[in-house]
Amino acid sequence: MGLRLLDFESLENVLRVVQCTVVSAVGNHFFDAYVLSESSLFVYPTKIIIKTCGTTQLLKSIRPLIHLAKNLGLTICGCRYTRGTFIFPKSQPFPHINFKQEVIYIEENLPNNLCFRKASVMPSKNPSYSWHVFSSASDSGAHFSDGEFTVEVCMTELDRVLARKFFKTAGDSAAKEMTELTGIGNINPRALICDFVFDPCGYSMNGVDGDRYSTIHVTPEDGFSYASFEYVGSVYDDQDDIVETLKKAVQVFKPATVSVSTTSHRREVWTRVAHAMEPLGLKCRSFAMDEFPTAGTVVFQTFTAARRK
Ligand SMILES: C[S@@+](CC[C@H](N)C(=O)[O-])C[C@H]1O[C@@H](n2cnc3c(N)ncnc32)[C@H](O)[C@@H]1O
Repeated sequence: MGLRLLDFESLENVLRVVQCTVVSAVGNHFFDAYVLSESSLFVYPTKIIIKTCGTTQLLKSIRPLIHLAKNLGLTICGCRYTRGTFIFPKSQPFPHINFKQEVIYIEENLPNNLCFRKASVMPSKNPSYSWHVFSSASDSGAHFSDGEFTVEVCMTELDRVLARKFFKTAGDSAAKEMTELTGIGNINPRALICDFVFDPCGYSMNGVDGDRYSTIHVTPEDGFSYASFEYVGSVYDDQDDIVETLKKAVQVFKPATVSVSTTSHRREVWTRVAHAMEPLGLKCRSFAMDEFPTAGTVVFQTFTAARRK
């Protein structure tokens, strides 16, 4: 069970430092998935993924998590941090002042055995959309299961009519209804969904499908509307699955701008991203590629509605 043996109170203590709380949870044979007040937490036997937003202090979780893992007899062998460009950079508290400061903080808090380290800012044509990556490992080999990839999608300027569907209506079943009415439940019909609706608006969900997670977070307010979609797939799946999954997720929001980061050891993943976006009227405006220790190849692509520049 490894890290899944961590008791709930210990996880809550780590989240308190980060400044968020658990609002909903689900688990299966492979992992536990928590919806947080500020995104999501996934706990696997040998891996923890924590995703937060707003003015949380995500990097403050590094040290306590390493400590808790050590108490279970586990030594850290890899650490990866990714983020887009902050929408309100001046509101970010320490250690999230800027990427340089964040990297200094991460490096200070990681043990020396993680000696393969790399930090990079992957650009796009628009300075408002850059992808920041830090990756470190105790050896130069691959930690990713063979064929596994992660896709991280950031969407802004959501379609106004669709965004309105993420405002709360009365009733206990609001979250389930939102999942179905918006089409989110149809993105991966196999997934067990743990969803949560915020008051008066906002929506979060985690999908659990075997050993793979997916997650969606929606800020529907006009003027700064935003949705994120992240999921894990395998290159051994039907290649059309990647295209269809991405298409379905983006259609839920019909955003004006989309950025997609793929992390994988195989090429075919990022080539599929453009195949998913083009039929939706989204044109590729930038492409950046870089290699990271253990993470493999990260490709960052941005798209905007074809009628825009
Ligand atoms: C889905 S939640 C948090 C997820 C985060 N925005 C992300 O992208 O990962 C954000 C939305 O919920 C709304 N909201 C309402 N109450 C909230 C709370 N207590 N904490 C965080 N968000 C809240 C916000 O106004 C916003 O529309």
